[in-house]
Amino acid sequence: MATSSAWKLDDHPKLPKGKTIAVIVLDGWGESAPDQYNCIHNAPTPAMDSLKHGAPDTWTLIKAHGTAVGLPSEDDMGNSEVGHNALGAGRIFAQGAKLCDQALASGKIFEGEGFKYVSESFETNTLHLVGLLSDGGVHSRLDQLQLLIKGSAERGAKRIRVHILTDGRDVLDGSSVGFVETLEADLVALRENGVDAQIASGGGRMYVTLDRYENDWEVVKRGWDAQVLGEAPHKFKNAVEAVKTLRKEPGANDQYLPPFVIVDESGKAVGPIVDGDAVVTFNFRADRMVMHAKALEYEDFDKFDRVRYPKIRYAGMLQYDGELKLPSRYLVSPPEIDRTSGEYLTHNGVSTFACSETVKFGHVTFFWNGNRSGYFNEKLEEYVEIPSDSGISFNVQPKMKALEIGEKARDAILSGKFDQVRVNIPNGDMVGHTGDIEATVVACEAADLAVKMIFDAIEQVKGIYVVTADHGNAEDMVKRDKSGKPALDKEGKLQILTSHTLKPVPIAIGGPGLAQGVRFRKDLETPGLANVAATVMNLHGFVAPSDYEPTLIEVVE
Ligand SMILES: O=C(O)[C@@H](CO)OP(=O)(O)O
Ligand SMILES: [Mn+2]
Ligand SMILES: [Mn+2]
Repeated sequence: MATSSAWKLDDHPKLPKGKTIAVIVLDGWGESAPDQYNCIHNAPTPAMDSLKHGAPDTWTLIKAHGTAVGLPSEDDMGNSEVGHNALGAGRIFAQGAKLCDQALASGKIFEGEGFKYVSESFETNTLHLVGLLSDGGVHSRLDQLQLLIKGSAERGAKRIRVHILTDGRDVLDGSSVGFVETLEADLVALRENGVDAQIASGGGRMYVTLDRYENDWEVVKRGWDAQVLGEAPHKFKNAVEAVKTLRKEPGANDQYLPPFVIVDESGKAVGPIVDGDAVVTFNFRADRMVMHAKALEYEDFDKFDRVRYPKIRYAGMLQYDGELKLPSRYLVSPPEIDRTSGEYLTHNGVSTFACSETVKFGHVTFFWNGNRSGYFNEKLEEYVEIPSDSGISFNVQPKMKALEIGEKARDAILSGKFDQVRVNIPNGDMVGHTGDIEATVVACEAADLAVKMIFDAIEQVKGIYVVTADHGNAEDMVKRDKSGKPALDKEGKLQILTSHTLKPVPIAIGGPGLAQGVRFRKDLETPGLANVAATVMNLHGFVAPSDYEPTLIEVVE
């Protein structure tokens, strides 16, 4: 591809081109004090441990949460979307959570095309709101849903149905009951004011609707059946009762709650989605909404039998895929993450191999490239997805596909075909989310073995590695009080943390190809994930664009 002048990167004054660079992202791998709830510390992780000896010159910590990744506040934990966006784009963009906050606070959300479109159904039909019900702030937020419901009712919505997905992954397991109670209280108040507002269906986020990267369409189908067809194995008159009852089933938890529908006195579902209705999906984060959006929006669809495909007015809270323009209608414009490092590097002739297993595949491709699916340049890029296990919770197979990812990366490095070999190793995060401490230790060990495999290949080709993480998870598996001690619940029990954390993440550089004198700068006040892109560009022999966050490295004589 010819490099147009706008894309041309300047040569780095001191660093050579042509080195093979492994970029390794350990998902959910933060840095925390050693104790029994730090699974990374408790796992044998010799490859990652050895890097610490290079501190502060070749090992350091960077910020992966809050404003450093474009989130509203410093209380917001990091997550894969914002983390990989920052890593790939080299700049900090106000992210979905923040953009929605602003649009709701100013009321602009209700003046936009998307809302006007759905509101055309208000007079005669039902408004359905579908999404994750919690205050986790990773995919959605309860307070935003509340404002959306209130604003819609004030603007003429007469019949509202909420289809909830319980969380337990970005928030404590069991907290779903409280969130449903809060929502129910709002809906009662609306009913008293003459708006027919009810919860219509529900289910756990990992079992109903919120699959990603086409790992398991059955998950989306379960949601479709409950939300659109009004069919589910469990029927209740009331959502609080539904969640409380279903949580009592053996092995049940918020993430995997079976699907249910709310029925009226005669046993009829109160809120199936029918012709003429409006549907708004209130999650702002993209990955887990794309499959559902395809089912709602695509006339031609063969992933499962929809049985009935209603003619609806559908809008996403955001547009979830900028390349597919999916969905076509949305309430808030997504962050415009343009000129990502991947796009620049392909324009400058850098060839790239990217790989993960299904559950994180889009993280090193779609999120890395600014929420954009597909290649920039097919001739220079190869993306390989290793199929994930599906239908299981990952504590059952904590090694996941780490070694397969390591092997694919090794082969890509040794092939000599690629300048950059980029992987996401999911174990610390995916198993950390299950709250199973023993399994998470096994997960971290497997991730470290994959890292070792990649280091060995880099050693052979005299290349360079950059290893970092997108946010914390496995390094702290317990909820803590302000002083940092494990916080006990009312019954005096430990509260296992299934979510991400606010911790910083490590970054290390090394390998035989790393030029003499390259080391981390000490003059950056609070470096974060967005500083990584310029760093990697430098190691490829280029100077990063001037509006990128500064590089983490310097070259001393
Ligand atoms: O599983 C997910 O959707 C999130 C947690 O909600 O994790 P990550 O950001 O690591 O993908
Ligand atoms: Mn992640
Ligand atoms: Mn995660």
